[in-house]
Amino acid sequence: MRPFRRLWAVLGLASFGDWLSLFATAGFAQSLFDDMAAKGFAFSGTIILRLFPSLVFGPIAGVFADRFDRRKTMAVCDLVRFALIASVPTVYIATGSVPLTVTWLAIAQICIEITVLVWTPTKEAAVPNLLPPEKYETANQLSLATTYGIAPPLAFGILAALERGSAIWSDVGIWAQPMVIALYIDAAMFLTLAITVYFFIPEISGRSGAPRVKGASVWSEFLEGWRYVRTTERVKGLIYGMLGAFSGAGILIGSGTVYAGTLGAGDAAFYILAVFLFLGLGAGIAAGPRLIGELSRLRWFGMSIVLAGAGLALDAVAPWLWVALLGAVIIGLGAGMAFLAGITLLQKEVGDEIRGRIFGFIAVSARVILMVSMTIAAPLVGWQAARQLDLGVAVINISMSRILLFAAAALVVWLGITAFRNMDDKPGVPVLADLWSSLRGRPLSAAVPTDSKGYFVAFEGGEGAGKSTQAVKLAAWLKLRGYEAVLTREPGATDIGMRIRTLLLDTGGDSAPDPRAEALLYAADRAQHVDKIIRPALERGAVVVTDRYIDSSIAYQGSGRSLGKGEIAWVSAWATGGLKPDLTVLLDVEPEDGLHRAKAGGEGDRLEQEQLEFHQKVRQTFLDLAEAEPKRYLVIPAGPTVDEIAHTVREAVAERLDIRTEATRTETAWPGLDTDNSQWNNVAEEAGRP
Ligand SMILES: Nc1ncnc2c1ncn2[C@@H]1O[C@H](COP(=O)(O)OP(=O)(O)OP(=O)(O)O)[C@@H](O)[C@H]1O
Ligand SMILES: Cc1cn([C@H]2C[C@H](O)[C@@H](COP(=O)(O)O)O2)c(=O)[nH]c1=O
Repeated sequence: MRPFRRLWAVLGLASFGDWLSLFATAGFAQSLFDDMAAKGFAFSGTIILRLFPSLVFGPIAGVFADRFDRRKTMAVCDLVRFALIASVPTVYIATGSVPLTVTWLAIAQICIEITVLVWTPTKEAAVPNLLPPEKYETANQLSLATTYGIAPPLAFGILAALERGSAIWSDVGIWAQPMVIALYIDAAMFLTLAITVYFFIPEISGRSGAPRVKGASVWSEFLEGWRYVRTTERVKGLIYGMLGAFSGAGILIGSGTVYAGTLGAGDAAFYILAVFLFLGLGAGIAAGPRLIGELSRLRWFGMSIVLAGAGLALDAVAPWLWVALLGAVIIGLGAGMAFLAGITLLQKEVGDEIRGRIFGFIAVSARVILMVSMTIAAPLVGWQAARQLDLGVAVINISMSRILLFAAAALVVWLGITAFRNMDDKPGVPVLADLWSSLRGRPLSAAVPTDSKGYFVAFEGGEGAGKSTQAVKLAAWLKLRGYEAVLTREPGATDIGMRIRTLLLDTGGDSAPDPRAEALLYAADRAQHVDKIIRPALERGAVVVTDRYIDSSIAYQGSGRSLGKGEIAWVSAWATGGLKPDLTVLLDVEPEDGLHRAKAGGEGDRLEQEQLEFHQKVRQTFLDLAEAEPKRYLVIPAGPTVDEIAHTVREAVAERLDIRTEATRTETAWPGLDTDNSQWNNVAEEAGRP
């Protein structure tokens, strides 16, 4: 951790130095001219010059990070920056020539940017080697906060202080001009960085990936980086997502000033929007991970991009400034979280030997996409006169800038969804339920992959509803139709389950389990049941018929015992690895009638002895579960006879089996039908056994 702390200090100083050098050189260039227009041109020209090297040199800059010793590469880059930054004011002081100084400044700017292009991916590639993977996210939070939250205000603060202070020492000489001093301070800082990196963080030299192939050309290494991006699905998804977010940002910046005008909130609107955007960005980076807790980072990445797109869409239609500000915060939140998640995932996914090229590729593509989308958006915004849409409550000015924002929103949402689909590590787990559970501290677990060729039917209902009777009948009928039918039940289908059943349902003694213990015992029985009986049977292609499953826990423990339906559903989903029945047959009976049937004059087990009110809550919960998912449930009221109900169940199962499953027809022996022979014979006759 100590090397990382040093690297983090280096990173903080370097980003401070970068901001300072960018604005000090621009300010210095400006100070060389008296004419206002020339001043403006000098300032923006100096900044624009910085963008060109990305296009030419950017694509291969990352190769350096993978090719050479990273510590030496960083130290050399820092030394070069020291020399270049110090040379700019020195040339002016030594020659006093404005044309010469401007020419040298332009050359120096390009060279400085080249060193930044090499330094940045080198640093990004080095960080994962100094930390355990579980610390990457926090480290990225720290470095992003330093780069965008602490370094810029500090740099601007120093520049402002020097400008103000120069009034006191203005007559001392050229060397005491504020921007000259700023450039010398900046140069000194890069010298310090070079020394620190070279002598005090030797760990940066360490490598963890496969050794580099000696003799490979820069070009072939560059192409290898490209191939890696194209052929590695997750990395491709990450990069597309991040670049999509940058294109949205470019369109937002390019159309920002004109868009701000459509809000009718004065000239300051653009700057206020920018402030809110950055506030959202900071909040997303600082608080995002804590907010989403254990949510899958792969899912979080795609969701964050979609959130940023939603913010853009909101801005596109915002009729008032406050709505637009809300949109800006949402864009910032989404972009900040996507950026953090994206970088952290890339550090984990990409091997050390190629990491520099990948980060170099992202840095360059981001710049290019930002520039291209800004350049396209800027002239387009003024293309057509604005029209007005009167909504009654508000009038929206539909300008080209809003249309562009909407197009950007659509693009970003699409890329977010595509990235989500390509990278989802919890297929089958509902997205919103997973997000909601994660916000509450309990992400849903990914379903355990089951190669199910079979079909899974569960019978549910209150006491005495007729579940056991119907389960036996269905299993026997299926068997006679040639299916391998596995008849099973909860609790107590396995050896461990039988022991748990005794603990749960025995009425003797005063050792009844506490409600939470009871819930966990049912979950434990179910985990064993699924693992030992249900899942293997489904994988063989059998039809599994179970007498009770998850819904019983939700109804009895979640509702009857008031432990919370959501909590119990979550525990059960975890215990079963997310395995749900294909069909749940709910036999609905009035609790009084069912209990009467079940007890058959006896005392009944521990749960059957509960109050009527308990059983009424249980019944209602079963009905609610069925209502929420009508396609997966068949609800049969208690009225009809045993045979009539059996007929309805068979019809439903037959229809679904033919259409939806590959359940195999076999002539194997009856597997574990634990019922008496008379019942079996009756069913066999009914089923038309030859
Ligand atoms: N449709 C029906 N009409 C009348 N009696 C029925 C009907 N279905 C089942 N029974 C009878 O009700 C009693 C309980 O049936 P069964 O054991 O199948 O119910 P269950 O839902 O499995 O009960 P438990 O929840 O106690 O396990 C049995 O005596 C059975 O014969
Ligand atoms: C699976 C399951 C069951 N129960 C209760 C419901 C019944 O009272 C008994 C099981 O008895 P049965 O005669 O075998 O139906 O256990 C429960 O409370 N929670 C559950 O998850």
